[in-house]
Amino acid sequence: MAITHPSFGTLPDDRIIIFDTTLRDGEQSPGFSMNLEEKLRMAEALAELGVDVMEAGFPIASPGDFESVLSIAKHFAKDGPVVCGLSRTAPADILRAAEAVKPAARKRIHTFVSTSPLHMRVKLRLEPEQVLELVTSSVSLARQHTDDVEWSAEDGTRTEPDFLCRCVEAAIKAGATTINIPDTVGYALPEDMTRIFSMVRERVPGADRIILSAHNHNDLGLAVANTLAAIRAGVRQVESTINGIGERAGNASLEEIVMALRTRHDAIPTRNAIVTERILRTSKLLATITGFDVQPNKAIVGRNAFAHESGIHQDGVLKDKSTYEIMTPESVGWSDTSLVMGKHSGRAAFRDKLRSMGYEIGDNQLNDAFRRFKDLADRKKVVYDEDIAALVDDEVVRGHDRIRLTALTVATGMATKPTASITLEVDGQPRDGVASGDGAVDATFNALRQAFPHEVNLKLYAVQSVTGGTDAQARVTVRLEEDGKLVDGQGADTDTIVASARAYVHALNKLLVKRQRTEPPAVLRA
Ligand SMILES: CC(=O)SCCNC(=O)CCNC(=O)[C@H](O)C(C)(C)COP(=O)(O)OP(=O)(O)OC[C@H]1O[C@@H](n2cnc3c(N)ncnc32)[C@H](O)[C@@H]1OP(=O)(O)O
Ligand SMILES: CC(C)C(=O)C(=O)O
Repeated sequence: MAITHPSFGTLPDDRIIIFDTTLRDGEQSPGFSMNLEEKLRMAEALAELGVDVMEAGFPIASPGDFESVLSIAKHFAKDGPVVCGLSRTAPADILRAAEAVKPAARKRIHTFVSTSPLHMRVKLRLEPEQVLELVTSSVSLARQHTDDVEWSAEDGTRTEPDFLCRCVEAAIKAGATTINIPDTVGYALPEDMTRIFSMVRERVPGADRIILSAHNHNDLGLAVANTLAAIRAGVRQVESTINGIGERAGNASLEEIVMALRTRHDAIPTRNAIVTERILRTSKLLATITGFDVQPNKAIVGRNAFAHESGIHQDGVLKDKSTYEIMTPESVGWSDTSLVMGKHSGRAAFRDKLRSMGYEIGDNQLNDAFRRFKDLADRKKVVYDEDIAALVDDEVVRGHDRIRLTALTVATGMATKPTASITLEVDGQPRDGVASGDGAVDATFNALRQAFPHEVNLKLYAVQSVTGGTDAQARVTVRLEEDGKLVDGQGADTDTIVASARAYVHALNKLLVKRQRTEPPAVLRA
């Protein structure tokens, strides 16, 4: 039956709403927190990808989270996806979420409470009847601030069926327009999805007038399978994240759900608004921002997802790609050929290449990225799309940096104490530092501390290779800690030491932004 929804109007029967929670549940992955600029960049990418609803954060969680949701809501003040803020049942939570999403053209408050016996008894220390009252009061209050209200039964899949139906009924009566039944701990099997959603549709009055939603976690590796089962059982909204990031083992991965729906349209005939060709670049942007690459064998976006290594497969693919490819690489944003650009390429080709990869960047960023591309092409035999993506993302995340790395020289060898000399530009002023250390990276970081004196703890230093080969670009992640505040920085370069310095400087810039949020300094703290 066609559903009329305050944000979407009358929804065709086969239309699936894609709800993205990369910026909220995704950000709950340890080490994945993003700052305001990164969240805004990601929000723009998600809108371009075509998500219907963007859960931008949990506004009561911190001033930073509130500010991020508010900024994203302002960004989509004229049009764009529905901007959603999460809240518990407390009025203060709901009012904070309402304030944060208010500027958005289309806004949603998502309020939740646990309904399983275990969570109610141990975590909330409430009786079921008290929880039921909270369902009604929270949804009613949220409805005073927007017509688009989602209610979630946390730990819904471990909830006693009769009680679940009573809660859903109360939420609908109070005005919820979307009802989400999450598999919070990733415990369910596909047949549980069928049972639970069929039951709610059959037993709860009004369930045919609202959107049912699934939100599955991946503790048993079943999140996507469960989501597809939920759709077959009548769910019209699916909650997911880019690269499947999220609490513990993560959430259902958006790209896997969308491509399963597209590839198996014969079995699950539905539609959605995702521009699948933008999937890869959105995935890569998230990896650059968070510093966590997806594993090579990750479906759709992993480096090996369309790579054929063995002879029999290669023979088949050369004869006809469909022998071993169930979707085309181009349909999710991979280029047909991975070797594309070299040192003889010009700016026009570079801009064209970026466009074909889905990048729209300003002239200044393009010029900076082009300079780095030329430099890279001089040093590297083959420049792959992945190299260009790493380089451009690196440039984009550096947009507002106060500290810039302008020069670095390192002397090292078996019989020499490694020494680094570095030049930074801090708020436009040059600063130099020279230091030695236990190895080239240590010397570089010491020189950096001399050029820009500061005291922080280095919590993580990790190097990954963007592509294969000894001339591959290194992508370095550096995690710094200051007064309990953690920041991650990323840097990419063919030279691991330069990539390390870039990553450290990136992290320092993020730290300066964090400091500004918690204290009122105009001066850099040494
Ligand atoms: C399944 C999910 O993903 S839910 C979202 C999870 N995400 C997060 O928790 C990230 C953001 N969280 C935070 O920043 C903090 O936990 C805050 C700001 C929300 C709360 O911080 P604190 O006030 O210090 O509480 P704390 O985190 O220690 O405990 C959570 C409290 O919320 C209560 N609570 C949990 N869920 C709900 C709910 N839906 N409605 C009302 N209260 C709830 C708990 O019972 C507990 O209350 P208690 O302190 O009276 O025992
Ligand atoms: C808040 C809800 C939707 C959640 O994240 C979960 O239950 O996993």
